[in-house]
This record gives sequence, structure tokens and C-alpha cells, in this order.
Amino acid sequence: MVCEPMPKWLSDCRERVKDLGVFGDKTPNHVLVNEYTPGQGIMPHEDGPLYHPVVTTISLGSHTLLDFYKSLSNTDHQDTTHDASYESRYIFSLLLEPRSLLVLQNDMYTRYLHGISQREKDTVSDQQRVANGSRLGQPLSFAEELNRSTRVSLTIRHVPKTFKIKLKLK
Ligand SMILES: O=C(O)CCC(=O)C(=O)O
Ligand SMILES: [Fe+2]
Repeated sequence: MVCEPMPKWLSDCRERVKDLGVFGDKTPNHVLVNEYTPGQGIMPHEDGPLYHPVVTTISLGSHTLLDFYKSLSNTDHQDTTHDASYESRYIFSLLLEPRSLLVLQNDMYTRYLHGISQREKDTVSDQQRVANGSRLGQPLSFAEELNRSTRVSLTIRHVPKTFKIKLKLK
């Protein structure tokens, strides 16, 4: 990965997250900016060994639901009847509120996949298990429909190996 300077506003966000101490003695040096319009999501995935052991995400604009799934390596391979569908591997969701910070680490990093469904609104019902439902800034009423608007996420991580070469893009 090649180093590039960060804009000041982004570097300020990075510093505030660093000051929380969640990266230990490391300084987060990588920010991914994603924009989601209503109906857009991201496939269930693992962030992989490069960013291990901590990933942090600031949510701006819309709320979203981040869904967690058992990874296949975390299901019982002896059980040949096991169902590989995401539906059967779903465990719970976290409601990511606007201006919130998510810290993903430990088992949630290594043992589970995370993803965002392609929906324009989220219906918060019992099936949709919102694990942080009781810890939100605004209490949730169940069966409530939450319309998504544009969301920008800043995923702040630490990458151990970077190269200090200058890219000349024309
Ligand atoms: O936008 C988000 O909150 C999740 C992004 C994500 O999981 C990723 O980029 O790896
Ligand atoms: Fe991710």
C-alpha cells in the first residue's frame, strides 16, 4: 500500500479515534470512504488479516443496519447437512446511528462476517435482531420503519506495511 497525505479533516477524525486508545500504541494510517445511496449495501465479508485486530467505522448521514453472519470456517464442517445460506448463518445486526463510531475487534472481527443488505428502508422487528437496540441514543420502537438516506462511512484502520513512494498520476 502506497502512502499519501490525508486531508486535514480526515486526519483530525483519525486522531480523535486514535486518542480513544482502541489501536493500542499504533496510529491508524488508512481510511476508506464509502458512500451508500438508499438501496445500496455491501456483501457479507471479513476484513481479513491485513487490518487485524481492530477496525473502526464512523457513520455519517443515514443510519444503517450492519448484519453479522457466522463465517463458514466457524460452522461445524463435520455436519454435512449444514446450510451455507446467509439467511441460516445470520446472527444479529447492529444499528449504526448517524455520527456513531463502531469498533470491531476480537471475535466479531475474526469469527464473523459483516455486511449491509441492499434495502431502502429497515424494518426493525423481532426477526431483525438489533443487538444494540437498548443502547441507542434514540430508543427504538419495534416494527418501526427507518428510511435510509445517503450514508458515508469512514473506515479507519491500521495497515502495518506501507511504501513511501510518490505516484505521479497524469
Ligand atoms: O460502510 C460500512 O459501515 C462497512 C464498510 C466495510 O465493511 C468495509 O469497507 O470493509
Ligand atoms: Fe468490512
